[in-house]
Amino acid sequence: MKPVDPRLLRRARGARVFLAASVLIGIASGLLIVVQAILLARGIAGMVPVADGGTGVLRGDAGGGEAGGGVPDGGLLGGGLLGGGLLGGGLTAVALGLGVVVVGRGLLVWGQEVVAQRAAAAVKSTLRRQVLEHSLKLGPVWLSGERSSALTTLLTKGLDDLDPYFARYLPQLVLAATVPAGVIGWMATGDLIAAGTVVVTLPLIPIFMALIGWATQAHSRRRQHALSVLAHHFADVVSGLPTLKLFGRAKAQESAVRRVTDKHRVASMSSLRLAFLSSFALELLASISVALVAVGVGLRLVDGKLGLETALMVLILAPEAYLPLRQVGMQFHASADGVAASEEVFRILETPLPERGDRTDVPDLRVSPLQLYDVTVRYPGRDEAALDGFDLDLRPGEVVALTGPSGTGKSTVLAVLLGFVELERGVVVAGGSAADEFEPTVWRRQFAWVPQRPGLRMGTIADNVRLGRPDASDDEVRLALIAAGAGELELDKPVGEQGQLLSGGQQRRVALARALITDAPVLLLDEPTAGLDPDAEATVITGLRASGRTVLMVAHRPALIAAADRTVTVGTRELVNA
Ligand SMILES: Nc1ncnc2c1ncn2[C@@H]1O[C@H](COP(=O)(O)OP(=O)(O)OP(=O)(O)O)[C@@H](O)[C@H]1O
Repeated sequence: MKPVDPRLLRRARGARVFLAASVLIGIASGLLIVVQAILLARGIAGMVPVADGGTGVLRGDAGGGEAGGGVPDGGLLGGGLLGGGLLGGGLTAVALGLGVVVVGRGLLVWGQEVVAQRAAAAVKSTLRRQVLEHSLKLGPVWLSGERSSALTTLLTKGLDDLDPYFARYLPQLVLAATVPAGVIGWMATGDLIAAGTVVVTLPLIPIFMALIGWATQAHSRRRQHALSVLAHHFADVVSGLPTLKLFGRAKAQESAVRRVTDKHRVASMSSLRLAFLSSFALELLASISVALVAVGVGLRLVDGKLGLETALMVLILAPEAYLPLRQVGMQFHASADGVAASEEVFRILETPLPERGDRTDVPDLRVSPLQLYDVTVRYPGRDEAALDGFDLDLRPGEVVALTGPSGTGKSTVLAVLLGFVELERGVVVAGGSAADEFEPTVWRRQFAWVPQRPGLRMGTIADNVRLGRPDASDDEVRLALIAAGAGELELDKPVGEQGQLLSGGQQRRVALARALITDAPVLLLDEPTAGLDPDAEATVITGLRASGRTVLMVAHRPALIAAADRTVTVGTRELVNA
């Protein structure tokens, strides 16, 4: 995993603003850490009685070049910043200064938290919107391949895992880039050897982190995968519970769920094990490094090569150089799941969209014919073609039935016309122009589609019919329902999730009313009368013919086939005229 995914910055403006604010906050934090160490060193050194006096006189501010019984004080704090203005007022000034630094650091942490939470919320909502828009453009065929529950998990829990990435990892990463540089620079002016020790040992931490990172990435992906399998399995079991009970297989699902849950548990535990191990390794490394600095400083202090105040300042600063890097390591694990989710998001966003033109002057299919020439479709991952060299000539106003054995490609013909699938060969022509020259949304306005699964959404019957035309009046909704043979249904009747409060036949008729209420000149219907009784079927057929629109319908039932002007058989290359 890269420390910062450039795609995240490119795609989400919130992330760029956040990073810029974090850098400013990081620089300010680095400065405050150095000032705090200097003040602490000055304060502590000031409280140590001077060796030659022994009378309880405190070593006040070390304004001079010599301090602590003639021990030279490196000159760092001697006449510079501190000795001059900042600490002129002795211990009171030190205490005051420390108070200001503590408050300042607190404010910076608060500011960082606020900026991070806002950025996380903004980035998550941007990515969610982009993925949804892109998925819609990729179309229902792509969505059916991409397991919908995996997408749901990704867009909910998956992206929420980005919170620690923004709130903890990125700010820490910025601190890791700014604070050690400032700290080492300041240390170098007081004790070059200590600064050199830190410079040599510090890179070990990122090297270890990178090694651990490689191992973590694979674990994180495995965990993400286990989670989406779990979500998919649960969704399947819950929706299929009545069927499973009927066939006495509900109990058997327990062991399947246990197996999937166990996989997820094992993946989570191994992620945690790795996180604990890596924290331990990084802590150990940092502690040994600080100890090395401390031993060196101690020896030079005893030898009289270093002043007490400088030695204290170096000792206080040394852990601060390692701390941000160590914490980056820890936060890296907390945010690894979010980063894995964002990679999945980019995988979807980088799936190329089918090439389509941008013409908006789609020929009016009320008067223009629609033709398919030699259309061949092969679904991704399938060897055999779903549709092979298919031809069709659909003239305005005619009602055509598509027939043929199951699985020969009838629904695929409708998907081709709607632009949901890529053609391997052939062309769709409308009024003399190829369909792929037109902007997809404008092209699809020519069609109303009733798929095999009606796809109703939560709300009332009227809400669902109005999806076809949002400004339709109650009377228009009622007329559409009557034409679809569903006149008995109340407009405000709730349909439930995916229409579950309606019977199969009722769902189909509501979906048909939704298509009839549109202004689209062509109706594409996938077995519109399946599940209807003969009377309702006759009403539907009358409604379809009365609409005067061009109708292309997948039909198995004799009454529907008989109602068509002609029949086209899919799967053989013959055209059968009724
Ligand atoms: N999204 C998809 N991904 C992969 N293969 C698919 C997909 N949709 C359909 N197929 C395959 O393409 C072939 C044609 O399917 P299609 O649904 O068009 O047939 P159909 O004639 O409408 O069948 P039915 O009458 O049973 O509804 C089938 O072999 C099917 O398995």
